[in-house]
Amino acid sequence: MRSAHTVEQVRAAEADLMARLPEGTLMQRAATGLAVAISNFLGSTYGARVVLLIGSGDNGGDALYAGARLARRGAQVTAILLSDKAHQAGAEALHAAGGRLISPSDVEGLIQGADVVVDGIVGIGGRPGLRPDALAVVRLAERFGVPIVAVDTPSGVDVDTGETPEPHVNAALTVTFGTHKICHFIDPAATACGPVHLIDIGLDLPPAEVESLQTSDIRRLYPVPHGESDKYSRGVLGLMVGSTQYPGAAVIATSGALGGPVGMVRYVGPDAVAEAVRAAHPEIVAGNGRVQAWAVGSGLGDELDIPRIRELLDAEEPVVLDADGLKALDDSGDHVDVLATPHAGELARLLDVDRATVEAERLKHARLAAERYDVTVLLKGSTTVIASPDGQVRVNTNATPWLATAGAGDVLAGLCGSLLASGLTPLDAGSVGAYLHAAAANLASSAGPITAMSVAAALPEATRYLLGG
Ligand SMILES: NC(=O)C1=CN([C@@H]2O[C@H](COP(=O)(O)OP(=O)(O)OC[C@H]3O[C@@H](n4cnc5c(N)ncnc54)[C@H](OP(=O)(O)O)[C@@H]3O)[C@@H](O)[C@H]2O)[C@@H](O)CC1
Ligand SMILES: Nc1ncnc2c1ncn2[C@@H]1O[C@H](COP(=O)(O)OP(=O)(O)O)[C@@H](O)[C@H]1O
Ligand SMILES: [K+]
Repeated sequence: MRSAHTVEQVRAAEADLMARLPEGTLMQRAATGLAVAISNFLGSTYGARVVLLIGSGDNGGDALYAGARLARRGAQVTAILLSDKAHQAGAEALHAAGGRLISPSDVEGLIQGADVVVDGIVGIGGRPGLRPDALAVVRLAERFGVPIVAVDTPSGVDVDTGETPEPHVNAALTVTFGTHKICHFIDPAATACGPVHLIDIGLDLPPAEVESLQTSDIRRLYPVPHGESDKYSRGVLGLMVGSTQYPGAAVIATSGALGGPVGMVRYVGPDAVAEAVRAAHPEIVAGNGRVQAWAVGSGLGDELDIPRIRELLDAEEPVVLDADGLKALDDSGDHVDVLATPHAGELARLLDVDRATVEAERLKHARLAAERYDVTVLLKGSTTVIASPDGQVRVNTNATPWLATAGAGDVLAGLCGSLLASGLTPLDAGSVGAYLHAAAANLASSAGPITAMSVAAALPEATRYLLGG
């Protein structure tokens, strides 16, 4: 599991550790890791032209000490001081190592000739946005295509929410310390981080605010059948998806479900659609029967039957509620065994806000809906946020943008239903489902176009690979 902590949690853990270590130890650990990461990023340090952007706090201190290390290994290091309060000991160390310290005027040529710009403007002490001097230098780096390595966080993003209401750095690499911060996991800030490299500095941290599953978690959580399993004990999923208007949704969601761990899939819907599903997937059983979970809502269109869906929501079996089915959700019931899977537009309707607001503040709105409707919310998009009504949050950041293709959401609904029917909780089903969905998309895509059906078809192989088979 990768963990992201809040600034407050990081500060508390830092204070606790600093009280037990000689002064400056943590910054030296951070700066050493940062210097190695920049060196690896550059490929070769000797003669490399490194420009440091230095703000008023310890984030700049990290950059200055790392710069001193790079200067001692032959890099030409120049620090642009964006504040007259720059970290003094760090500035002295850089000077002693042969680096230059300058003010932010007349730096166009310097930036143009740089191999890398290091963003030590602000880290966890920063407020969103960039001040004019910083913004001007960052824009120069963008104009000349010079890659930026961000220290701890890309300056200007909102560290605790992943929101980017103001101008910010877009990094080619972010080097962070101790633990991930929320901005590393949640878009739009996550995209501004680029790949994130974590340096261990020995912090002792409390449970994380936001988590992100890794392969080892998939192995731990995936319901693998054993010798005594049969198709019923593996779980039976009922699918109430697709319509005569959108028969494809039924076929696609069924593909997603069959690519998951479930032992059997029952399809409930119009005869003509059931025929289409059976033609594509002879394994399915058409008609009602006992199930361990339902996946409901994808592609129901005009044939949406809200009272019928409400019956399912009130019944004992857990439910994945997708697309049109989300219209059946009301905020009066106890729905803790429901996994709702809206995209930003659908979540916006549930919360009566506009889509852009949800996209800009994803964590906040996923949490808000989980609380208001008492469901686990899986908010789809470039990073997928899964928020449970008890306040737990997981994020999936693995997906390729090629996954933004019609029907991909139907695959996810079927897959999550399959995981739910196999006994996972809504939070586990949503987070394992999002991870496998992304893994299958990456496998099917290899950096090229994909269809929803090709994502579903890649699920077994992606799962086999992740389970170590
Ligand atoms: N915690 C840890 O475990 C470790 C932390 N470490 C490092 O310390 C970093 C945190 O350092 P920090 O606390 O000194 O804050 P930091 O981010 O440098 O900002 C400071 C000042 O910037 C200003 N400012 C605010 N917003 C701004 C803006 N938009 N644009 C421009 N300026 C802005 C504001 O001051 P003002 O100018 O308003 O007086 C604010 O007080 C952390 O990210 C990591 O790199 C590691 O060394 C070791 C382990
Ligand atoms: N930019 C993106 N990068 C990665 N994944 C994305 C991106 N945009 C959308 N996705 C994923 O693609 C799927 C689209 O689902 P959805 O919006 O329901 O589409 P549809 O209704 O056509 O099936 C979701 O799993 C979502 O997380
Ligand atoms: K930074």
